[in-house]
Amino acid sequence: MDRIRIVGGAPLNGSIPISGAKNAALPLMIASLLTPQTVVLENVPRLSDVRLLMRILGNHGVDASIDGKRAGQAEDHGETIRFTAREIVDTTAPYELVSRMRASFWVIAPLLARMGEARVSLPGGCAIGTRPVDLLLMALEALGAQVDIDAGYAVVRAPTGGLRGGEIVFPKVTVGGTHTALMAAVLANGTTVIDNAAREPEVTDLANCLIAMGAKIEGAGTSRIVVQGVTSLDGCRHPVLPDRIETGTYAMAVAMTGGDVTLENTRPDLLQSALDVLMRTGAEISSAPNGIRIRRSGGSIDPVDVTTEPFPGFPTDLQAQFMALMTRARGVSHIRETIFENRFMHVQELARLGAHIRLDGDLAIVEGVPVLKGAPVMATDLRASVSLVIAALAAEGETMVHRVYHLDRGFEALEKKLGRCGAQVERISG
Ligand SMILES: CC(=O)N[C@H]1[C@@H](OP(=O)(O)OP(=O)(O)OC[C@H]2O[C@@H](n3ccc(=O)[nH]c3=O)[C@H](O)[C@@H]2O)O[C@H](CO)[C@@H](O)[C@@H]1O
Ligand SMILES: C=C(OP(=O)(O)O)C(=O)O
Repeated sequence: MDRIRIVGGAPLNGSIPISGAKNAALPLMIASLLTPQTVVLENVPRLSDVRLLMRILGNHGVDASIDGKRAGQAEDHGETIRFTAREIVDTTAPYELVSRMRASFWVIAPLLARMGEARVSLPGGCAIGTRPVDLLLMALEALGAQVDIDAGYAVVRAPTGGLRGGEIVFPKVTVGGTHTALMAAVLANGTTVIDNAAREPEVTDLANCLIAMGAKIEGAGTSRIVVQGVTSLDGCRHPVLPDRIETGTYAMAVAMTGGDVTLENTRPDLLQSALDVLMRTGAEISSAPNGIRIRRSGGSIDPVDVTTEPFPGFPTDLQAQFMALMTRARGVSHIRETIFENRFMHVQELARLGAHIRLDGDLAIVEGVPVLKGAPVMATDLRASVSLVIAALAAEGETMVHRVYHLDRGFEALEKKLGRCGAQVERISG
């Protein structure tokens, strides 16, 4: 199994190209099930989750082909992938596939909308929490679907004549629920109103792609989305949104090590709350042409309290990385996790590097220490793994990060991107 070896201590200087967002690419790929025409996605990140979803979609009959690199195209540019679901050959998503990638549960909506039925394995919990889907199924019911749970599968059927527009009121903000509601409503008869919709940029990106396919959607990016159903959708060409979590992760790495890095192909409005927090820690942040510049030239890291919240609040997907930064702050910070009940698996591993963190329910109390020291570490999920990389970059000596496959799910060319800014990071294969 691959490992990543990091020798800490060097500041980061240079530029890092930000990839397309995993959490936008996955629902966009799934939306290709809605049309027999070709959906061409540009700026798709090279990630294991993308490859796995290509296989899962292939099981339903989607033909996915990666365009060759065009002459003159920048090396850092993501892939262009064509998805064509001319015919849906299977409306079942089996346990073996759904259990390997949670986002694949969302195929339930386009399969139901286009084929009138779907049978999708329930995803179950994972290392960060329970990950329920009751609200996703509630949304489908609100559009007239009959929903049954049978032998670990959600079995959904549209009424005769197809799904019909309805009123979906989410009792709490759910990103997966909003993706599901959108993909079901676009082909329903009549108007659907989604209330308390998620406002995450990845939801807006999905809505924009659906609009380019011919869907009628208003209000994406606000908490009330109105969808006027259409009878069919076309293909389209759509670039995947920049990854705000990758952006924030590298910004936190620079705030941790010091240095001066420009994050390219990204936008500050995608993560303003996290950038505001970083500025309060003492980092300097400014906009750069087509990106964000982050600097910290010595001086201490100030402690800042954060609470994770749905967008536009501080994202749960940056909580672990921010905790890594706070382990070196001059003072005590409080980090409250409100989205997932168990997203503190990195605490034990950060402690192996010398961090002082105490847990009290959903609150982590981080007492900054002057020095971290390298150690062998291992993480159980994607963002926890990268928080260990950030801590290791500022630690004295060598850290070996095990279970690198978590990182490969969500961070394209991590060691290359950090290496070109002066970090000593290498992948050891086997
Ligand atoms: C609001 C939020 O920050 N969502 C995050 C969540 O999206 P993801 O789509 O995985 O999860 P949701 O947004 O649906 O979940 C938000 C909250 O709603 C609850 N819930 C969800 C669905 C449901 O049917 N029933 C239910 O109770 C969840 O337990 C959670 O507490 O994880 C992703 C991966 O880390 C992040 O990128 C998203 O930013
Ligand atoms: C936890 C994440 O992904 P997933 O929802 O696929 O588990 C993530 O993107 O941080």
